[in-house]
Amino acid sequence: MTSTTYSNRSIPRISLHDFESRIDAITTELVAAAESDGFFALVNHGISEAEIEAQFSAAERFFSLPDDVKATVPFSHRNTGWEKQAQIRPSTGAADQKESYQMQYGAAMDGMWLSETALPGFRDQSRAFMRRAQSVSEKLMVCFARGLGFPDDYFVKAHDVSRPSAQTVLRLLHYFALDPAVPTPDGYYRAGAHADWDFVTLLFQRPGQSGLEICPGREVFTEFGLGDKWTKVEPAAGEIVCNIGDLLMSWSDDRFKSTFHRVKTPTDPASDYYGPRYSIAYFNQPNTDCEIQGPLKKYPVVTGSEFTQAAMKRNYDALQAKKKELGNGSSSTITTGGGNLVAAAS
Ligand SMILES: O=C(O)CCC(=O)C(=O)O
Ligand SMILES: [Fe+2]
Repeated sequence: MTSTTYSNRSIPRISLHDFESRIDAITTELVAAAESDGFFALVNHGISEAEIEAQFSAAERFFSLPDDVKATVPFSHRNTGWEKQAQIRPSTGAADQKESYQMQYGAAMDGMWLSETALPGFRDQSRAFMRRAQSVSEKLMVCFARGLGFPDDYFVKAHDVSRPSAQTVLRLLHYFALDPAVPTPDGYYRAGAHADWDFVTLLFQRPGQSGLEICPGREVFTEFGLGDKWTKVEPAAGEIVCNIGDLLMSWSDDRFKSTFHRVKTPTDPASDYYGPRYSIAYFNQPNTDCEIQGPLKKYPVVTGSEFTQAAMKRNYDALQAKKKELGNGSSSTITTGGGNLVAAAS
């Protein structure tokens, strides 16, 4: 395996305390972070450590169920449900070694919850957590709207989770523990490098369960283009790591950066984390019928559903190109892109 080059930078920590009275200062900080690395950590955001840990406990309860039970709520084209080792990233051409379960607000969850008998309290817990993540997201949306010269409620209205056209996703993730005494096989990836294609992602991590790395330096949202210099983002108790997704990069005419990131595959017992990793991502997705165009009109107007389709196609095409490069011409039935699993035309 090739070794990794690291840079010593760190991402900004931004406090949301006294949000209403400090909104101008917070907006300045958020915009600066969005324009540079596209990643920042939120503190004093209003979600307590206990609330975050309660959702991690729910995730652990879900993932510890037998696979045949989880397989009764399988991942589908509606972008909800459970998958295991099924997300192939265009950057690697190999499936991430993890399992994940995605939830949404609307009809895409019909039939996708496990029963109360199988998992008591899980649905209520997860729905309540989604609301908490939504309220933090909406604060970011107001600031980004101000930063781009839109009305305050412009992005909030385009991500209205009370409407049936909502596509926002809460994703629970579980990366499997590896044995440090056994060399990690070539082609083993926890989460291959990718950019998310949502508006902004909120990522919750558990202290000690390291692995997230970012690679700033992307110029236009329509291109991939991986660098090779990585920055570690260590989990800290109570912090929410946020990253700009391709949607906001496009909506800001490429001013705000959607940055590549990955979960490092442990290969060095002296420095890497081999234990299980649980993480929780909240992907702010646009309503299918909203209209997307930046203030400078760099890109043509598209709807929320057109944007998603185009993102899927870009990832699908990149995956096919990667497979060709790897000499594996067969196409997979599930391919994925950005932060979200999506089913691609196969
Ligand atoms: O598990 C993580 O920390 C990263 C997950 C991620 O980047 C994604 O699902 O898009
Ligand atoms: Fe991601």
